[in-house]
Amino acid sequence: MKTTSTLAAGRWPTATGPGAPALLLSGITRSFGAVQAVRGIDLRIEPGEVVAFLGPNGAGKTTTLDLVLGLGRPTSGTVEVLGLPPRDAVARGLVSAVMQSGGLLTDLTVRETVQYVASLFPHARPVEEVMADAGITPLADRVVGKCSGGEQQRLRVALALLPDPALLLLDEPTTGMDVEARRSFWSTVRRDAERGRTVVFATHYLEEADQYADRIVLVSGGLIVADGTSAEVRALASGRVVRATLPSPSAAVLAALRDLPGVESVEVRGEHVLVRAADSDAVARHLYTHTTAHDLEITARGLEDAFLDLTTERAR
Ligand SMILES: Nc1ncnc2c1ncn2[C@@H]1O[C@H](COP(=O)(O)OP(=O)(O)OP(=O)(O)O)[C@@H](O)[C@H]1O
Repeated sequence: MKTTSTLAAGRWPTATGPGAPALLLSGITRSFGAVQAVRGIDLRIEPGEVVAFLGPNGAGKTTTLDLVLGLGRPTSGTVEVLGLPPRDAVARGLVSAVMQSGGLLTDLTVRETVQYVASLFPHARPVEEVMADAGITPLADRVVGKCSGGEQQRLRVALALLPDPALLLLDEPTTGMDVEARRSFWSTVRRDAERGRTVVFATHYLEEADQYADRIVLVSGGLIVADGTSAEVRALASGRVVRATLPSPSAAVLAALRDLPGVESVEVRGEHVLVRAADSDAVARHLYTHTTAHDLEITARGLEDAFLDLTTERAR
């Protein structure tokens, strides 16, 4: 993909003066009738950070991003985007978003769409440059209705880049993109972040959060349940996983494993048994001496385990 951005280094953080956080959420709650979608979020994001909002379905990710865009008002609490109320920040082109779905005019070509939306902004970036950044130059003359889901998603990315926002919000941005499109999308995002653009993205993909975010904010049940680097969040899932080959274990064998001190869970997967435990040595010793298990593997628990642990504990 061509990388023709002409943005000056460090340009975005100065938009509202030095020191203002890119995003400041203070005591945010948001209810829809009886549903408390967001139950109390405090979050400060600095300019240039790439932050993943990671959480299961219904965690409150989209609701929070909508509040940042000024699409709804919090039931309580305040939202500041680069020191401004969200609507002012949007009106100034300081923040833009690629949301999960968005109306595109299917009869226009890709280039016509980008040109049309560019005409709505007083200081839009050059159309060809933005198309190159989003990897849609080869699609420029294609009618939008004939573009695949992943191609339409790349077009939405191009539209969001037009105002050259200081803060870019992405809700499941790579849905429908193939591996190559994903990779080039994230390389563009990372490159812009190095120049000061702040990026907040919501995702279910653990690997995407792990690989591309500087910081992971894990959300569950409308609350932040963990906030840190991928390594820090992963470390919250303490203990290890012992995996062994043990075909058709009896109920008594499984019960004995569950009764070992510090064992959190015992799972049978095909010919294998997976034991999550604080003391993996004790589990290994038991498997070797009291069962016919063989081919043991002991691994540290990963981000997926942290995700499951932390989001299950707080789930309503
Ligand atoms: N307009 C609305 N009216 C009523 N309930 C809503 C509304 N918008 C969201 N909710 C509810 O608020 C909760 C949080 O929804 P939200 O879309 O923010 O979650 P999410 O983390 O983005 O989920 P997903 O990963 O599935 O997109 C859900 O229980 C949802 O059903």
